[in-house]
Amino acid sequence: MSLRQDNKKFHTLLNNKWVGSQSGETVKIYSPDDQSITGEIPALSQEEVDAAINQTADVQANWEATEGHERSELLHRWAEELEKMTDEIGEMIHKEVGKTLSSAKGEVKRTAQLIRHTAEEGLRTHGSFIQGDAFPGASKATKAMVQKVPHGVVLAISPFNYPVNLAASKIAPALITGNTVVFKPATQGAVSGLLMVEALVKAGLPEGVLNIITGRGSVIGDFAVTHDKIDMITFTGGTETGRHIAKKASMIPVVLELGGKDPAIVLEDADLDKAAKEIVSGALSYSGQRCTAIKRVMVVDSAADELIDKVKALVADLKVGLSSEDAAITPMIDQKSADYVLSLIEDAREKGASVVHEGVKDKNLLGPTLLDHVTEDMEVAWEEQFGPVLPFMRISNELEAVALEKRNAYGLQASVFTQNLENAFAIADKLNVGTVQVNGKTSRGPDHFPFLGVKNSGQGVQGIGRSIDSMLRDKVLVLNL
Ligand SMILES: NC(=O)C1=CN([C@@H]2O[C@H](COP(=O)(O)OP(=O)(O)OC[C@H]3O[C@@H](n4cnc5c(N)ncnc54)[C@H](OP(=O)(O)O)[C@@H]3O)[C@@H](O)[C@H]2O)C=CC1
Ligand SMILES: O=C(O)[C@H](O)COP(=O)(O)O
Repeated sequence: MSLRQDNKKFHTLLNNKWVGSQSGETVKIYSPDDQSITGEIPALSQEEVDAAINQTADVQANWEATEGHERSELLHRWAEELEKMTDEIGEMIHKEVGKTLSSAKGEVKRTAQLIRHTAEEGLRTHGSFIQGDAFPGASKATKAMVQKVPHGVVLAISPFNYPVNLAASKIAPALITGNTVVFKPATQGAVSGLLMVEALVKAGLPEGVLNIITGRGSVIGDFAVTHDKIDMITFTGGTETGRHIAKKASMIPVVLELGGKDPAIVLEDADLDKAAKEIVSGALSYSGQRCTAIKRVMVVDSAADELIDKVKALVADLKVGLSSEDAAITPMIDQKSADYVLSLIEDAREKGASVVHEGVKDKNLLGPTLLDHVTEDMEVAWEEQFGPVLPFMRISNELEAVALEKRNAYGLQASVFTQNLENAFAIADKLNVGTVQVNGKTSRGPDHFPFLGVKNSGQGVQGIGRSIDSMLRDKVLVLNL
């Protein structure tokens, strides 16, 4: 059987064979643009998930024994095959998750680069050698060789918003280090994930080294997460799902990349033209459906009017429409997410926020909405909107921004806009987040930078080098001479 059952129905990958579910049950995926069916994927049963995990575990030792340079070569070939499929996969991302075609293709190209970099970086992992005499009572006759070994079977769970990139950023580091992988794609975006893996099969993936479990996370997720052959979990998605997974998984490493409420802090001496540009692109790219989107602006009162005017002017120029029309602001992933954004806007309006720019509202398509005079009693000041609404909170000085940030339940990134670098560094020191961007929007890339969230934004660190580290553990061999 092949990946495509027909032009809408797709199979999943088990032991390098494309198969459907034994029950014939499927899950349908609807386009955010017009709710038409873009694809159907197998809804695997727990028994099928069990078989997939066991098969992935069976071949792990062989894959670990494969020479590192061979694993690296496989990843290089994967990147090549992926690039060849840029148009096809880009088209599918575009349809499944409502990204414009150019940004969908951009995601595929970025992923090929990420895989190549991982293939290189993975060759440079190494352990260490420790002499015993540094500790009282021991001597140079005791020596430890600390090797780096894979965990075993990695469960990689990805979200809808980067169905290819945020899957490969887990799979590639797992494979290069000798882990085998059970891949659970987000249902919305799953076909793009399947196509990405088709490129890996074309590149020469050995049987069973990666298997895909498709189906609703709410049906098969807990079973997979608690399976005793899963040795490590790497997850990107919502904070509630991440917390649930962390509680369920016991005694295995879990890396979590979760939600954010990233602030842009704008001081009086900032270059306001630059700040406005960065804020608009940071907050509204892909209609704000990014964990790293700027999700609230804290601006000192004296600069607020000017900054908001500049942001308003840029936002007014953004084309709102379907992703197939190459609009800048496109329909949200589903109606439930759009309704949530609308509820945040309503709550703020009722509590006295001024709507300085209001977007169209047509089903799940929401034009960008700018809210000024947002105060601490409003939900949009604290809750992650994951959509095209941007609250502005006026502050009297940076200390107020730091105090507000202390109460942020999330801690992914923050931006500070000021021409005074010393001040920027001082503020950065006080912010409890994974990354502080000075005079730039919050964002994950370049993909070899460490990427992490604290508090409700995650645990563990990603970014190519750190993701590779997270896939390895120490194994110590002690020589007693
Ligand atoms: N920090 C970051 O980098 C990112 C964070 N996010 C956050 O994710 C949210 C939106 O993304 P979304 O994809 O909807 O996130 P979800 O948390 O709903 O889903 C993420 C993944 O988890 C799966 N899943 C759901 N339930 C379980 C379970 N019990 N066990 C195992 N897996 C499960 C989903 O499968 P299925 O699709 O089948 O339900 C999907 O593959 C936002 O809150 C956003 O902040 C999103 C992207 C990146
Ligand atoms: O999870 C997300 O939404 C992404 O990690 C954000 O990545 P980006 O900053 O490159 O859009």
